[in-house]
Amino acid sequence: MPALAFASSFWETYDVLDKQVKAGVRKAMAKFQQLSIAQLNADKGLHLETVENARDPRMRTIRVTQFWRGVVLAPDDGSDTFLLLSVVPHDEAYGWAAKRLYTVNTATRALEVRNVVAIEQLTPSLEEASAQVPTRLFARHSDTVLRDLGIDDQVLRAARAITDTAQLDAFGGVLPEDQFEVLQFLAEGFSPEEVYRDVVAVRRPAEVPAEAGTEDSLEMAIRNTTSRITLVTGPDELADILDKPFAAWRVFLHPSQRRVAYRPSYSGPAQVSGGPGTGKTVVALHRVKHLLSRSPDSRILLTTFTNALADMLRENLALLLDHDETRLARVHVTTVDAFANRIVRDSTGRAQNPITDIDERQLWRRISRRLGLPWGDQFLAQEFRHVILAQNITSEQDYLRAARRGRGSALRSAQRRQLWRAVEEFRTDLRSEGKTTHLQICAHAADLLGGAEPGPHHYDHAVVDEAQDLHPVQWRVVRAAVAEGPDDLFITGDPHQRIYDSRVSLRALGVPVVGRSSRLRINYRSTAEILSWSVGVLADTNVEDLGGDGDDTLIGYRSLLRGTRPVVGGYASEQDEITALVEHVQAWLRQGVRADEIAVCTRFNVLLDKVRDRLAAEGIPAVKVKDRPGAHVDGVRLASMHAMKGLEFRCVAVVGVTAGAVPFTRDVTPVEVDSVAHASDLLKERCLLFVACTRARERLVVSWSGESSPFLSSVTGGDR
Ligand SMILES: Nc1ncnc2c1ncn2[C@@H]1O[C@H](COP(=O)(O)OP(=O)(O)OP(=O)(O)O)[C@@H](O)[C@H]1O
Repeated sequence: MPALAFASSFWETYDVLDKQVKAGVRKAMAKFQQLSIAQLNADKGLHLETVENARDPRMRTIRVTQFWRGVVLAPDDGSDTFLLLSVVPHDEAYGWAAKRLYTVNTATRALEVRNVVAIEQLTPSLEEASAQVPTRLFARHSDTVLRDLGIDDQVLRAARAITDTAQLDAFGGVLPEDQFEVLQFLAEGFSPEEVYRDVVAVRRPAEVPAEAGTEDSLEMAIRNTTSRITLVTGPDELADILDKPFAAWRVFLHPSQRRVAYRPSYSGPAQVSGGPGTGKTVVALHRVKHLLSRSPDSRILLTTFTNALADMLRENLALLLDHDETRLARVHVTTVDAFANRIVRDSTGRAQNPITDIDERQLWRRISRRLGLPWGDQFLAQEFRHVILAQNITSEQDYLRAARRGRGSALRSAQRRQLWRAVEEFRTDLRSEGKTTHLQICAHAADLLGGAEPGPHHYDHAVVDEAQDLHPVQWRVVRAAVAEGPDDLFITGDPHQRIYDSRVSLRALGVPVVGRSSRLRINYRSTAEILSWSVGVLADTNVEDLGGDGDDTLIGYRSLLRGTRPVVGGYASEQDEITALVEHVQAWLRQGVRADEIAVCTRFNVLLDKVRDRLAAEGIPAVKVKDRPGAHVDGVRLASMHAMKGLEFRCVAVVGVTAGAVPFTRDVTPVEVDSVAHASDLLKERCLLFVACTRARERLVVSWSGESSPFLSSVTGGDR
């Protein structure tokens, strides 16, 4: 019987088909598993038909319903795997099929598709246009180098005419996938050796001899293309895959994602970084799946930053593990704070009572006044957080000797004594009220875990998502929960999304990742237009890497999706701004976007409440993300910029991006108080805006009233 495989282009169309057409697809596909090739060719219902004038002679159409056709690649080399490429309305099927050509990449050995007609038509005009331009994008690479990286004759001719990256990007949609990625990496300035390692070698099957030709059968090439093609082996698997909503991230990992998620073992902590939307969370989930498969009884701690994200991780892990309760029971999905809370509660028998950040600042204010200190609440709170808790300082002696990394103002011994007094008062006041802070709970939990024999709160592995914002004390909790050894910690994070200013040196915390770090570069979430605009908000700012050992970079970070440019604009008044926002939301809803696929976010809750009231007045339901509405709850999602961390929506409006709100002056240490803290507070606020904007998949609106945020000057050309 023939085998059946599905290309990613099929899934892009299948999910949105109506029920009747989907039923037609299921019926047609079942035949492929029941009939012999001769019977398939003769089957009247299926009507397997050659496409006239197709550039790929293996193109066939099949009948799905009266008005819909499936497009299939049929083997002509004696192998028997059919590849379903797409389901298209009858009238469009032949045009769709005729111009596409599937070939085997000489370097990666994977099956690629190109729009051969478009390349033939575009290349001469490209050559003509670039005749006047003296430089060529790939001039410094010889034909041999390009061919060794899998570039074939047709693509080589086109590549030779390309003068800049904008042209390459515009051409990208019609080029074969692996070859386009090679060209993109070269265009970014990566060396051919790096491109071979990161693009070619990760795809190329290990057993192919270096000098092998490209005479692989279609079946072999399909097997080599795991990042774009799924092979189905039996009827159960077929029914399963066609019945469930398809989530590409579960099946089609990019080779760079697969390599890090399914590497059999790491000798110690491993770290994966990458810009927003590059699939770090996806990789973390696949790593959990891999670790579970390696032992029948290992237990895994999977942490993230907020409760909303923990809910989402739990749901997605269940999907990835096919709701297998036995394996799910071996994974504890939580936030580090909730985990620490549970440890302390289990040990003391008392529920902990952490105060909010606002209450903490008030307490510092009271103590500062009481002791007549020269420092404000912000300075004291930061000293406590970034120096005392970060280094686990418990005595005045230790504080007098401590290095105050990341603090820009020197403190003499007498000043430190004065400050230590405030710290003691802070602790005493809290204790007398039966209260504590989140970080103090973590410190307590880390001590409890560190001193205990392996027990229910110890795990074999920890997988840490959103790692960039963990405070050193939270790292100590994670570190103490897992014994040091191979595969102990798997860490994913993005330093450009650091919004709580917790810079750490992982090495100093017993989490050495040198030699076990990788980077993801392809954004799967946002369109290139949204991405490049949002990266502009960062304005070339230097950002320290996750381990605190150097700077991180977004070189090579890109999206393959195309869409419309963000809509960015200012209004005379807040009221006008909200009116415009409501109009955007109404337009999106009219275009068929569901309310829960839309998010509105602001720096402050006050504005968010005004937005909610206006939406309600227009009859548009809205719910706050922090109330953790389930996926089934209707309504536009409303969130503060902080609560947007890790989430994504088809359409996002970031409103109230004014000079007074972003950055929020009260959260920025005055430069005269501490210049280093001032700079890092500003960076944190800039990253916050970056995080908010990079939540958008298809549409992004950014607005303000009055004077715009200074962070927008790099993307609006200073036009306010
Ligand atoms: N290989 C893949 N194929 C298809 N979709 C993918 C793939 N990898 C990731 N995605 C999708 O891209 C989006 C972003 O993924 P994910 O949330 O894992 O990124 P992230 O790097 O953790 O993002 P952020 O740092 O912004 O929170 C999600 O919708 C995810 O399903």
